[in-house]
Amino acid sequence: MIAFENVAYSYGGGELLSEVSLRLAPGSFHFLTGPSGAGKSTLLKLCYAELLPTAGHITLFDRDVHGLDRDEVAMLRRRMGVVHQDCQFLDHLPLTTNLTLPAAVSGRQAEAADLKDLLDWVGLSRLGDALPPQLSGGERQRAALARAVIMSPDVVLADEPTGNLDWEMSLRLLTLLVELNKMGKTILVATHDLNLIRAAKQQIPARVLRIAKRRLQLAGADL
Ligand SMILES: Nc1ncnc2c1ncn2[C@@H]1O[C@H](COP(=O)(O)OP(=O)(O)OP(=O)(O)O)[C@@H](O)[C@H]1O
Repeated sequence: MIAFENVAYSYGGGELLSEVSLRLAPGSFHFLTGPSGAGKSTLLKLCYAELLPTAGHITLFDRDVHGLDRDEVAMLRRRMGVVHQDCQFLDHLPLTTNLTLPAAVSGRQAEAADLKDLLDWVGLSRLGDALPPQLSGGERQRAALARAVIMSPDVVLADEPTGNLDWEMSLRLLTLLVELNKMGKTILVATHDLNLIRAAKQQIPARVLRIAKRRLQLAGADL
């Protein structure tokens, strides 16, 4: 699905990521950890071709990102659901429209029943008509996850999707990701929350990647 081969990335100063090799096999579930500022969000952005590597190769769905034009990137992104850390919405449109609009713009339509189920799942069914500025930080995060998965993408990339949530809601969102994974979706979640990782590992064979000192390592079994 997504493969990095000897990838480096620099924003212009020194290298933030070096010699990163990684393979997200179809149906795998990975967590990405590491200290604040280590480059987790940057690595996720490389995964959906928001950033291009400054060295090495990244392939998305068997296509080298360096050879892709904008339309091709847009096509590949339709197969990916991304939960951004900052959860941007169109503030003048109600939540339900915000969730369905990206799909509609790309010529697809979410089923009304799917939308209702998803809103129930993330605990937002009573807020479908609310405008984004009326939502709390945690509600925005839940809405961002719902938006990312509504079209059943092959890959879900989530940047701290439970950062503002209490434990009960974090577990609920984790269950949603685990269920998607059991349906064969490939999942990558950046998180600081080791309890979330432990909870996931009790349910599925999730692997843990850790960025430390610019390199990506497979974390030990002690988590
Ligand atoms: N657009 C940018 N231009 C220059 N530097 C950037 C840019 N975006 C991020 N950085 C820097 O790159 C480093 C890694 O940032 P990144 O957001 O990837 O880290 P992170 O591991 O996700 O951090 P956190 O856990 O705090 O979210 C940080 O030092 C950050 O300041």
